[in-house]
Amino acid sequence: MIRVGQGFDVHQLTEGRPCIIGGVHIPYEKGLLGHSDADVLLHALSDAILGALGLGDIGRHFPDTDPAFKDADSLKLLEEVWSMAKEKGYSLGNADCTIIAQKPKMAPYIPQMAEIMAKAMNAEPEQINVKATTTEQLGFTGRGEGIAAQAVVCLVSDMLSS
Ligand SMILES: Nc1ccn([C@@H]2O[C@H](COP(=O)(O)O)[C@@H](O)[C@H]2O)c(=O)n1
Ligand SMILES: C[C@@]1(CO)OP(=O)(O)OP(=O)(O)OC[C@H]1O
Repeated sequence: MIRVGQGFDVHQLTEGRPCIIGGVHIPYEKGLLGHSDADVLLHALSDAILGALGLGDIGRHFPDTDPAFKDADSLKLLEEVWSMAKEKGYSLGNADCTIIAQKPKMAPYIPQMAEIMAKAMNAEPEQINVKATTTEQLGFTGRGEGIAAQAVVCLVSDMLSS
């Protein structure tokens, strides 16, 4: 069986926080605000996987009212989400993601993001496509108030691929 899922997330940009996107620490004057490390891309990807599995969203599994997830490493959350996919007998077909940010420039960090995300999902970097776009200075992303990310995943049942 093949299952698809999509995820979308937004976090506010603020001073005094690290800018961690796709598991990569990006040097920038501002960072993303959240209960966890606010890795907007890994949250969108985790939500896409949970969507494909019919298991809700990350807020349901890792509530932002739970101190256990304060400043949580979103890569660990992705690994935990991925263990749910493995448990249900799925492998990654492919993932396609878009980061929506006026700044900082993402392009130099995208290959490293794909490597990190692939490792967390027992996949190859070639199975993961990460794109970035500005919104031409329009809206909250264009004004640099926040960063959004979208992800689509295709999960393939191990029974189908073997
Ligand atoms: N934060 C961003 C936004 C965009 N890019 C790259 O720049 C290219 C042009 O973006 P447009 O919004 O003008 O389409 C695009 O191809 C992205 O790869 C980026 O690196 N970081
Ligand atoms: C990741 C979690 C962890 O508590 O908190 P936040 O960093 O606030 O991020 P969000 O995208 O709002 O998802 C909810 C939570 O699962």
